[in-house]
Amino acid sequence: MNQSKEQRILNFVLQNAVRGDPCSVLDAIDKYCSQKEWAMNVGSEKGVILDKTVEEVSPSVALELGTYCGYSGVRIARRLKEGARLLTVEFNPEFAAIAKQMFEFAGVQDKVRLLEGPSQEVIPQLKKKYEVDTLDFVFLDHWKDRYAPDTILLQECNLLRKGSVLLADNVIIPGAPEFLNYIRNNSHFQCTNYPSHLEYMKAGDAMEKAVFLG
Ligand SMILES: O=C(NC/C=C/[C@H]1O[C@@H](n2cnc3cncnc32)[C@H](O)[C@@H]1O)c1cc([N+](=O)[O-])cc(O)c1O
Ligand SMILES: [Mg+2]
Repeated sequence: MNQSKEQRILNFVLQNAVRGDPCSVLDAIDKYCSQKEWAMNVGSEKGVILDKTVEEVSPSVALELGTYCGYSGVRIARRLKEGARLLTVEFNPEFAAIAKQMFEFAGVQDKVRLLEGPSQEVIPQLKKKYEVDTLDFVFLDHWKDRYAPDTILLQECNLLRKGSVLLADNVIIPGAPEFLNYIRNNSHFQCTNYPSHLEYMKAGDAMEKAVFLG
């Protein structure tokens, strides 16, 4: 059976990046996906917005929805302070297997825990099963029609505290209109839009930051 695109991305990393060097892993993925096969990694331009937000928040507990190949998981984990952890949620077993290998090769596996399953099932388990009190940072990059329901679910599960920061990818392309409508008209969130470009393309995209006000 011929390989998947995601397997080809991982192979390119294993052959071209430096084990234990997260930046070389990110550079290898960006090189492959800009020159050989496009893939839905957050990419280097929006990645800088992600980096800056993670540095600003300096989370002890971070959650990512939609691991895919692990690009943004590596990007976030490499910026986490000592003892901080990233929980990342992925329901596609093939992508989860790729991402786990990506984390190990990058050397961030001790900071990252991949939770396999759909976000709407995993989120309600975070407190009891994964010993989460509240989340300091949430990166939303999964199916765009899940952003709004999962943001509501996070609140229902009391996983947000005053100052928790949500950062959502792709609010222009593919777009997350119901999420933007929900979050921008909600007095419990303070929103900021960060215009950028779609990964590896010239088309415009943007990220939306939403700070929970409690
Ligand atoms: O569609 C996009 N992203 C969806 C990402 C989906 C990833 O999250 C997982 N997932 C989905 N719901 C889930 C629920 N629970 C767990 N994993 C889940 C999927 O198995 C996939 O690994 C996208 C598309 C473009 N684009 O230009 O077309 C650009 C981007 O940057 C994108 O992020
Ligand atoms: Mg995305």
